[in-house]
Amino acid sequence: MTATPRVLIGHGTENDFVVLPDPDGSGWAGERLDAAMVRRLCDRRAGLGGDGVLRLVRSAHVPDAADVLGPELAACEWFMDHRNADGSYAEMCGNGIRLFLHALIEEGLLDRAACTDGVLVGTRGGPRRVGATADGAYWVDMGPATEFGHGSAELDGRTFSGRAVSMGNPHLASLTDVDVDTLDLSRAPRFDAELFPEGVNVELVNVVEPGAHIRLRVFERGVGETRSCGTGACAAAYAALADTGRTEGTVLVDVPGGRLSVQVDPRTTVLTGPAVLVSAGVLCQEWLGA
Ligand SMILES: N[C@@H](CCC[C@H](N)C(=O)O)C(=O)O
Repeated sequence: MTATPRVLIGHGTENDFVVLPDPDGSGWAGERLDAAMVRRLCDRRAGLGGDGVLRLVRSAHVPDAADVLGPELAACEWFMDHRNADGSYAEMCGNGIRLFLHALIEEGLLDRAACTDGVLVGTRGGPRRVGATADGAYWVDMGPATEFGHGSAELDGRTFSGRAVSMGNPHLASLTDVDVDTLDLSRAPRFDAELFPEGVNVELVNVVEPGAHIRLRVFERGVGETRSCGTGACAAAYAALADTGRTEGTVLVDVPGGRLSVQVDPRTTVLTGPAVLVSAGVLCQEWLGA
């Protein structure tokens, strides 16, 4: 057995990822990380398991980075090359980008002390500033929550209506009185394809304290139910504030995998939460070659 590419496993509030360090784009992942390989890596029985894959790579080595970042390419040394577990690309991942910065620091590619004011990271939704907090967590300036309509989704035999919100990626945030812990989210939602032509992430939200504290469960596009969704937490926090007639405030968001904090104002949204690396190892040639 030959030891081959380095691989890390980590999570942000239990939204878990396979992380592939490939700083110079010269590693195995650049060539072989297609949709089928992402699905194999994320397979919880035959692979490593995860809600998605993050490749740690410099923007200069990502062919589509220039298309999505334009003139801001030069300001983003690093690019969060993210894929959902089904192999699809997403514009943004709020838990993934915190883990991305944590992994860059732990791999010795960035100095934590230099990240306090944040570093700009390229994503397929554009550049995002992400930084380290004094207590070991991470914050991300996610950009503004943009409401683009009102829609509904059918899940577990019920119809949930709510606000359509873009965090770069599409969300339906539905505030409901149905206890979200009682729902069966094992099947994909039906939704309005005209409102969500690219698919949608669905957040089902219980209000704990109006405009201040919510809890949610989420069914993610390209993944299924996950234990957390950072962009979903932002969309839900925006919707919870809007429900009280406000456009700004700080909302605590409890997800099955932990707690996030979301600061909303009309200009932007700041997501704060943990990032954890669980293990580091190598992919075996035997598995790669199969
Ligand atoms: N878990 C992520 C969101 C990942 C992308 C999403 N599934 C989509 O396709 O839009 C997060 O933490 O934001």
